[in-house]
Amino acid sequence: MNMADKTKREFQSGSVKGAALQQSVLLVDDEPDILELLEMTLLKMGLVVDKAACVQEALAKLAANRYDLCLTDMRMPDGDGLEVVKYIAAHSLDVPVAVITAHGNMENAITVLKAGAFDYLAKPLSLEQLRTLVKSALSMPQPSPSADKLLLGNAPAMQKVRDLIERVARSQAPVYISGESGSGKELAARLIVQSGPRSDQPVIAVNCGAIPENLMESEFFGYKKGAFTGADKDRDGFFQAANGGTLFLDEVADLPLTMQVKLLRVIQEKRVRKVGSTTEEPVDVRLISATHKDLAERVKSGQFRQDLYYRLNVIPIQMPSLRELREDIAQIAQQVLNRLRAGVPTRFSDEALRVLQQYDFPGNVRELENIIERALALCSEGVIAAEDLCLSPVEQAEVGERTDKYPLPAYLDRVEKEALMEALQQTNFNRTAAAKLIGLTFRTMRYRMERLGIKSPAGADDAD
Ligand SMILES: Nc1ncnc2c1ncn2[C@@H]1O[C@H](COP(=O)(O)OP(=O)(O)OP(=O)(O)O)[C@@H](O)[C@H]1O
Repeated sequence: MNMADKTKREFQSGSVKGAALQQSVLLVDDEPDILELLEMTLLKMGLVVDKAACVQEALAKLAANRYDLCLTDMRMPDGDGLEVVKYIAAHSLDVPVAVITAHGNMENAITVLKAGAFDYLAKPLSLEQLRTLVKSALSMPQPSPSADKLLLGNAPAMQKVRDLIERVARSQAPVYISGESGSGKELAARLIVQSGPRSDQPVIAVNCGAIPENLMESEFFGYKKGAFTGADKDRDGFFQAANGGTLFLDEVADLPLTMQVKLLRVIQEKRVRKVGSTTEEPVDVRLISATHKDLAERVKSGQFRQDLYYRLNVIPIQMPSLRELREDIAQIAQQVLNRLRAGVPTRFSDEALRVLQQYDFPGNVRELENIIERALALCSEGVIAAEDLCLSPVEQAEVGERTDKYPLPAYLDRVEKEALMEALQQTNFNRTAAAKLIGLTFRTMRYRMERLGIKSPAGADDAD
């Protein structure tokens, strides 16, 4: 971009000071409300925003200025977002472009990806997904999802959890956190670490379900040079990396039995042996484990070793589901809203609060956060109405009537996650090979992994 263009855009966006370092985004949408919501979100991320209300205006701006990212709606009065994508590709502009598509329109999504868009966002928009997409496109650092968060809820069940967290933070005993998906297990684990003496030491969080079985031992314990083909230097595992600090074993129920035996030995002896090594090294690691599965049941059915279960479950913490905190739902919802809408007063209508209080929240606080983010994109005049929550009668149905296909976005995420995990496991977490296997570009693959919270194990065979 030449300096004149840059200065012009900086003035337009009203942010001259320090703007030379800011990255710029072109938003294309004919809906003023959506445009404003997107703009506010991006401005809060410290980006410079330029807007176009139709395809022609977008093409003119792309011709005149240089942007770091373009985000376009699909349907506009004078054409569609595909033309913007094609224009960028045809003129070899180095601008990653993403498209906002109508909910459920997979055909559109595929067409725009084929035309060169690096990703798409489906309506109703999730601002969290938008932020992840933007950060991924602009290579901005991703904050930890639970940073600066408090455990909300005042019902006795949550008070008990808070008391326990405070007490166990000072101890070094292993903590086992159980509870449904989205009920705050990882958040509780982080709070335990933050309030304890190891708060300035490393915390290594491991998703036990995401590591291919054949890589597990070397991932956890490290390996010596020459231990196997490709081991060209000594490498530490999770235990060594967490030494002096904390190891958070998420989805611990997914550890295969062979690994359970090895883990038990390390916990008992406080020593690890790298793969290919003849000697052991001492490790001092505090263990926190969690799963949404019923671990006691797995012990009964022989899928989880009882001795390891006892070792991990020294201090059990049971996270209550949001249904058990029904009396707190209104307050938690308002607190989540305040956090998402920092500084902009927004409230729920009485009817919206009533709907929320009656809803079952199979996805717990995570689902509540998503519902509110979506409602924010739809609401007007600072009030979230019941319709903005988009809780269809199906979603409000009795637990027994719900199928696992509702709500649809969560179901689609699960299907996508399973497909990605399968491809990643087949390729030893080589993202390039996995992307090829399922027909995505590397960039899209990386973004989707980020969005769905899939992390590559540290030693994965990545050919980036
Ligand atoms: N009581 C709570 N107060 C505030 N935020 C919460 C609470 N419970 C969950 N959250 C938020 O909900 C989201 C999901 O929480 P978290 O990742 O801790 O859940 P989890 O139980 O570990 O889920 P999973 O089993 O799917 O891994 C996070 O954004 C978290 O901050």
